[in-house]
Amino acid sequence: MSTILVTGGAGYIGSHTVRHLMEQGHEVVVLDNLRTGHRAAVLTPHFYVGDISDAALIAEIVHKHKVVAAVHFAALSLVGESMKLPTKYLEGNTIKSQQFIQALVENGVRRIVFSSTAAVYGMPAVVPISERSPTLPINPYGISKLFIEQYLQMAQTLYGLKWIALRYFNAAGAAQDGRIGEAHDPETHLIPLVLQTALGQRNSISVFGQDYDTPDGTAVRDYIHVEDLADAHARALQALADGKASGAYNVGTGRGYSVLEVIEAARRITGRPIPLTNAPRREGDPAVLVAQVDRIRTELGFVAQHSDLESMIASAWKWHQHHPEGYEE
Ligand SMILES: NC(=O)c1ccc[n+]([C@@H]2O[C@H](COP(=O)([O-])OP(=O)(O)OC[C@H]3O[C@@H](n4cnc5c(N)ncnc54)[C@H](O)[C@@H]3O)[C@@H](O)[C@H]2O)c1
Ligand SMILES: O=c1ccn([C@@H]2O[C@H](COP(=O)(O)OP(=O)(O)O[C@H]3O[C@H](CO)[C@@H](O)[C@H](O)[C@H]3O)[C@@H](O)[C@H]2O)c(=O)[nH]1
Repeated sequence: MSTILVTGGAGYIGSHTVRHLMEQGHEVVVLDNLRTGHRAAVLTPHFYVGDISDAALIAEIVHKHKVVAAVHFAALSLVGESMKLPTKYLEGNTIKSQQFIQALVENGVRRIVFSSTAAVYGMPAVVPISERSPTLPINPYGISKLFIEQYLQMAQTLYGLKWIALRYFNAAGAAQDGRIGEAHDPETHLIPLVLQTALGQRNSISVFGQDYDTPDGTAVRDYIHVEDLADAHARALQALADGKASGAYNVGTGRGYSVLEVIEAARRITGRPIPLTNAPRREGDPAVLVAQVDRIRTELGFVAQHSDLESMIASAWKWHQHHPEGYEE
């Protein structure tokens, strides 16, 4: 039986993808250092607590579990934090990922799906953003992810590695059955913070910037349901197994929502007031990030199924109501 290695499988997007791959009949092994992830979110019995830079551990996992492909989520992933701690991001993401890729190829794994991001585009001149748009990141997080994409291309030249980078826009929502969801500590993402405000855990939600060049002045993002992201990863793995060419794909819906639209929708869905406070722009934040999604639709057959704003907020609300303190650990 061949196995998929998922790094960061105890994290938000990783845990949903692990579950989806297992439901599809794959054997899945998770490697996660639990820095931001949760043991309780890991639904496979094959779980190693460790770091992606531990070459000996990667070798052990690959051989013991007969790993044929990897999905690489493990990373530091906060735009705002990366502006304050650039070294942490460049060391933690680029160097460690390069070591991980090296360990994979040295142990015979030649297929990898990588968590990239809309942040590689920086301040796009044209929206919606196509994969052919210039990649000019405006924060250290985006630089670190672009470096890894470029190193994957290099590893293809050097070792014949086949790769797909999924440049996701903003992940949102939780499992429809409420079993797993988003639990970051501290939380910095908009939708969970809005829902914590609805629960009364916060007094108000800060709106970062009211003077962007957008219809209501607040920043616009293309939110995608975490279960749709899981499906995109499964498709990317299949494409690589089928011998499809390496490359980068946007994963979004092609539709953006402003910060105020998200808050308004959350008020409607929760029936709670959700007070807001105007705050300055957050450093490193572009005004609008919305994906052009033709490439992934045409080449991987992917179309988001659960990513209307209502479904994303409703599933996240169910998760937050049942797990107001996140995972019990
Ligand atoms: N959340 C989003 O909206 C979003 C959007 C675009 C891209 N991404 C990318 O998707 C991936 C997952 O994001 P997430 O929101 O699920 O984050 P997360 O923090 O919930 O998950 C990351 C997981 O990786 C683990 N990890 C981190 N560094 C590690 C290391 N060196 N060795 C082993 N494990 C390590 C953490 O413990 C955690 O479980 C990240 O690569 C992120 O950059 C996220
Ligand atoms: O309290 C808050 C938190 C966020 N925002 C705004 O809401 C939007 C979304 O912010 P957030 O949920 O923090 O996500 P992003 O900073 O857009 O980053 C996410 O989406 C990126 C891709 O677009 C990924 O690369 C990152 O890993 C992921 O954290 C941004 O305009 C923020 O300025 C607020 O106004 N108030």
